[in-house]
Amino acid sequence: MAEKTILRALKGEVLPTPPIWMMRQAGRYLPEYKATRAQAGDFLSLCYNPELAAEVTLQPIRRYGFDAAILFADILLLPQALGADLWFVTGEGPRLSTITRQSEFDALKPASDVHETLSPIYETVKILKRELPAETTLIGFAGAPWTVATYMIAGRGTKDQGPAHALKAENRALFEAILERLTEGTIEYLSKQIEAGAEVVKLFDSWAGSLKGEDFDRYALAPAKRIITELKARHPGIPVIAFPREAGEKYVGFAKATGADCVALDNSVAPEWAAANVQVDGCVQGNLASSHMVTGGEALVRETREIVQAFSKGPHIFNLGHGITPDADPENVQLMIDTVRGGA
Ligand SMILES: Cc1c2[nH]c(c1CCC(=O)O)Cc1[nH]c(c(CCC(=O)O)c1C)Cc1[nH]c(c(CCC(=O)O)c1C)Cc1[nH]c(c(C)c1CCC(=O)O)C2
Repeated sequence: MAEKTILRALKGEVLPTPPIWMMRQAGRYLPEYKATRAQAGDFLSLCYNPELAAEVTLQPIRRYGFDAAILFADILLLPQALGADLWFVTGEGPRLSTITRQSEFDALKPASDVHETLSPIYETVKILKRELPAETTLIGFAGAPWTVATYMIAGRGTKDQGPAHALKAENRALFEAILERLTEGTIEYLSKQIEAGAEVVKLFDSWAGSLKGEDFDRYALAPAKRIITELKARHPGIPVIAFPREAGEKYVGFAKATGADCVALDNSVAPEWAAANVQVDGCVQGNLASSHMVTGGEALVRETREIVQAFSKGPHIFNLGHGITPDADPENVQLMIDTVRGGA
């Protein structure tokens, strides 16, 4: 069989039609997801149930035939595996026990111990490897250390990552120790996903944009480089997608500096600018505003075409600029896919 389209794009090949998948493609906008989640009981039980997690991963592949499937899990499972308490409050989001003191950090487990908690996730990967269609690429993922640290330090999501910035200012040694433990844990976690069958891994740094100047280089770029270097040493040739969301000008050169094979772009950057300044170094992924999955219509079609056109001279994987939201209309997803593949 010919090589999978996503893997070809990641190697730098320019394809006549960009391969496509969607962040949060298994999620609450799909009735079949909601049914399986109800069967599991709650979100975390779904993440840790390999049969059901594999089922929700497969649902958007069956419905839409995306070119890639992304493992169903969450970036906050790693802090849980390191010993933090984690729970989800319906309608609000994640809650974790906070880490702001040395004594709380000292109670965490070493990175080598994370597999005990995370082994069901590797089981999900194994099931998917068996059940996915031959042409579909399986993407594993983890949160980048900075983004995961913002949740561990605050104990929840925050608008401006204030508590993490405060710890960085007040106790830099402790802040850096947390990032170091997360970096080591992420290498362990992604390495096992690859051994179980993930063909690509993606590093989600959703809050990279709140790191400025030297802080960005030290706490977004450097950990990504270390993780990617170590993964490629252990698993030669494994492609990595990096997503330093809202990095702006810092997207330029990020792939070269970290060794990433592809940079995922959020929708705050113009495709023409990104083609000239980021895609010149290799594959890019993105970057339709996820709000189009709610509003649909002519604007969706027009912007989808503009993005495909802007990135058509280099390697490109079509995606949204951020995850699809629960209020999205599944028919708008089909319209986006048809537009990319030339059927609309
Ligand atoms: C910051 C972050 C988290 N999780 C993630 C990030 C980084 C990407 C981003 O910026 O969106 C990443 C993530 N979360 C999920 C995936 C699975 C793969 C995918 O479909 O993309 C991935 C890659 C499932 C999920 N993770 C979550 C859901 C919704 C939970 C549910 O079904 O109730 C899903 C499908 C829950 C989650 N998980 C997290 C939050 C803040 C929330 C609450 C959001 C909400 O309730 O709307 C942490």
